[in-house]
This record gives sequence, structure tokens and C-alpha cells, in this order.
Amino acid sequence: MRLLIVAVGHRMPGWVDEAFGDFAKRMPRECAIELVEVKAEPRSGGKSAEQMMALEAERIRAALPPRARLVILDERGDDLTTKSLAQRLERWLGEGDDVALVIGGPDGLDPSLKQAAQEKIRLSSLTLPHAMVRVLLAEALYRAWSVTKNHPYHRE
Ligand SMILES: C[S@@+](CC[C@H](N)C(=O)[O-])C[C@H]1O[C@@H](n2cnc3c(N)ncnc32)[C@H](O)[C@@H]1O
Repeated sequence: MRLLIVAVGHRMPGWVDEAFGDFAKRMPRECAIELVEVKAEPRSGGKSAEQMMALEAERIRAALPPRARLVILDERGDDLTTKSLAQRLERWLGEGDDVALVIGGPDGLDPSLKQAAQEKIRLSSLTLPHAMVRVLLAEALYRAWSVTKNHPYHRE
């Protein structure tokens, strides 16, 4: 299984790359996180939010591996505890299909992607900036993995 984070936005500030990399590099090889950055549509081009999300959705679809499980990050998605994320991670690993966790850009994700998603998850009820979401998601995945292995990173 490949575990991909497909995120709209590239050329992130250094602190984002550093924080993401710090958690990503802790993941073991069998559960490695791959970051795939998708270019955000320039916000200065006079396009509507709907048009920009549709163009970003085309790029996201092009970045998805064939037959990947599509999981979108959305503030209106399912609430997860660390334990339930750990259970999902175990299920994903057991099923063996690639998993693409998709993070939208400044305007969010196109409705077509939301409809196509097998799972929708949220990290919080708050609207989070997309740069922060990849960092929080990498930490949450590392924490979830540590739960599955009784690793001391996660404490009850
Ligand atoms: C700035 S937010 C977009 C907000 C937009 N108004 C919307 O309705 O989605 C950018 C992206 O970050 C992710 N995101 C933001 N808050 C989130 C949360 N609480 N949980 C999970 N993902 C979140 C989503 O993938 C979203 O598309």
C-alpha cells in the first residue's frame, strides 16, 4: 500500500516543509507517507472559486494512482479519535490498496471529488489553513501508527 497525501499548494513556507518532514520521516517503510503537491490555481486570474476548484480537481485526479482509496480531508467530514484513525490505518494496510488523502486549496475541494470520496474525515470542527492541515495530518498518522505498535509516542 502507498499512503499518499495529495495536497493543493506547493512552495510552502519552510516551517511547513520542516514540520511535515519531521513527522513523515518517522513513519516506518511499510507505512511511509508520500507527499504529492498539486499546483494551486492562481487567485489573481479573475476565475470564480468554483472554476478554480474544478481546475485543481483535474490536477488532483491526474495525481491519483489507479484504484486508490480516495479519502478527503474536510471540516464537515467524520470526526475521528486517534484510536479510530489507528483502526482505519490498520484496515487500509490490511486491504493493501493505495490510499490518497486529499487536502484542498484556499477555497476547498470541488464537489465532484467530495462525491467520489470513499471516506471524508476532519481533524477539527475549525476551518484550518491548508498548509497546517498537511502537518497536522502527518502528525495524526504518525500518532495513529504509534498506537498500532504500542509505541510510547502516544500516551493515553
Ligand atoms: C482553507 S480550507 C478550505 C475551506 C473551505 N471553505 C471549505 O469549505 O473546505 C483548505 C483545505 O484544508 C482542509 N481542511 C481545512 N479545515 C479542515 C479540518 N478541520 N479538517 C480536515 N481538513 C480541513 C480541507 O481539505 C480544505 O479543502
